[in-house]
Amino acid sequence: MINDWKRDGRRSRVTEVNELLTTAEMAEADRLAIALGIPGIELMENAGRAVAAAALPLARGTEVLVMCGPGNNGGDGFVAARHLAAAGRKVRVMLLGEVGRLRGDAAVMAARWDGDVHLLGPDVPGAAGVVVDALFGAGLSKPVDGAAAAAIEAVNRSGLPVVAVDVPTGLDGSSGQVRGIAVRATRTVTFFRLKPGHLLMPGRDLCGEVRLADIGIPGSVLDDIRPSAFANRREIWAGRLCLGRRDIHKYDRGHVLVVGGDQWNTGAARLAARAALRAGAGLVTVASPTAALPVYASHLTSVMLRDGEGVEGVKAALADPRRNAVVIGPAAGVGDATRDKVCAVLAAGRSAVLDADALTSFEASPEQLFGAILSDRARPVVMTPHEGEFRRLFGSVVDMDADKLARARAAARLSGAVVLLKGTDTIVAAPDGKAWINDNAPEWLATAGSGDVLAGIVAALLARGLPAPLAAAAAAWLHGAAALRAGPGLIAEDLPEAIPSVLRELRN
Ligand SMILES: NC(=O)C1=CN([C@@H]2O[C@H](COP(=O)(O)OP(=O)(O)OC[C@H]3O[C@@H](n4cnc5c(N)ncnc54)[C@H](OP(=O)(O)O)[C@@H]3O)[C@@H](O)[C@H]2O)[C@@H](O)CC1
Ligand SMILES: [K+]
Repeated sequence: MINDWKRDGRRSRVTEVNELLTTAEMAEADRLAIALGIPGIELMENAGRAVAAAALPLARGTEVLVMCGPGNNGGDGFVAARHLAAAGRKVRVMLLGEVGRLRGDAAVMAARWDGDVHLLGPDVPGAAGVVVDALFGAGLSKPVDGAAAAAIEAVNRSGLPVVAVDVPTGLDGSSGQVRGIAVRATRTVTFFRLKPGHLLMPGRDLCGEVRLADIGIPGSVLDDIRPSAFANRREIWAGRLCLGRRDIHKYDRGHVLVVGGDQWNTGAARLAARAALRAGAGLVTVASPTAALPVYASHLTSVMLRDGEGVEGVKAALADPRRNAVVIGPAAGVGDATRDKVCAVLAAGRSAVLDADALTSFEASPEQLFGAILSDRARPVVMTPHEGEFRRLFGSVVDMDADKLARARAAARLSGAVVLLKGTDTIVAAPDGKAWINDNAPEWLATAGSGDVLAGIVAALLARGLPAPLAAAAAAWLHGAAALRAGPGLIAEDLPEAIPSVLRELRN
């Protein structure tokens, strides 16, 4: 859970705190701030003070163990130790390495600590009741091993509350991946802006509650850094949903066409269609194979129905130019027929959401799909794979060992589509490299049909004219928020019905 979002008084854009900085970008922010005349020692003092403030309430009447590393993360630890001691807490500082080897600001802060400094060894956590983890932060350069790894293992085993400085040691702030072993923190205090690793899994789980502290770095440094990753927050796209406008006709809100499956597989398209209506599409039509028409007809009310037999039927359904966004893939069937229909949809120039079987059908020929998408870059396309579908479509062209953010970005760049890679940490990646990380999905959202609903929401927002990356980001968030509303025990049918109350809250 993210809280304590602090606004930087010097800039007023609400989206600014959504920016996520890689560890390299954060080092650059540090460098630029110092170049602007803000002493590094002041930044470190502010950082360490914020850490102490986060640890204080956890350390009532117990000793605090501060584990310091050899770099500036350790420097923050020495500052925190000083403030905790000044607040009357018993503090034990353990250092990985020798004090004499510390350099720069960390050496200055170590000198300002007037207590003992013990060598980090096997007696961790000793008598401590709470631990401050200041071993490694943004400077993690290799897998954690040796004395640091042993200390982390002992702390994790102890079950003691841990306050991590910047990131839990062992967590790569840029990728969210563990290098060797990582601290499991109760609370993580980070500075200026979050990093992708605070939101990506498993990093998010290791951080516990994340607090963001303003340490005096001016927001203007971001003009030079130009971050390309963002936390998916409502401020980014809520203004584009036009929830307060009165002058809107149903045709202004777009017309979604859902390409439906056969008579034995109608549920997925019905879920997508219903979600598209609930998410604000003006009209929604399901185009179905002829034999399935009676099945759909017996289940649909406000959603319209028309014949969409074979590729010709889909083409005919696309002849009406008001049908401006298409969902294809949910329960469509894997094979030539679906491939042909996808190509017809893309050739028609409509906004398209490609999901499930529309993706898997191109497993053996991903370049055919990418070529069709790239032939018209002006036409918005969103792909919504889960990990399995992603692997099938992109496994031969994207480095599957890379972290999730990097994989989604590579897929978007290669395919020309916005890629919404589903999961607890859903990523929305645009072909230009920008990416949004979503973090509001509860675990009960992983249920049959949930992806069909998401595809319908994306299509509704495309139909309403949102740019594809924002449509995908907003849809991921609405989907998670609807699941939170519906609560545990959720089935996919509940999701569309929960959307109105989410929209009502956004409108207010
Ligand atoms: N940026 C900002 O605005 C501000 C940043 N601040 C703080 O600075 C932190 C970044 O500091 P940092 O760059 O000194 O890196 P840090 O994480 O201390 O580690 C570097 C040291 O650890 C070593 N080392 C690394 N991995 C290792 C391993 N697996 N096993 C063994 N050794 C390993 C590494 O060795 P080397 O790679 O050089 O061989 C080097 O000696 C940041 O997280 C935040 O807390 C704040 O003070 C306020 C302003
Ligand atoms: K740390």
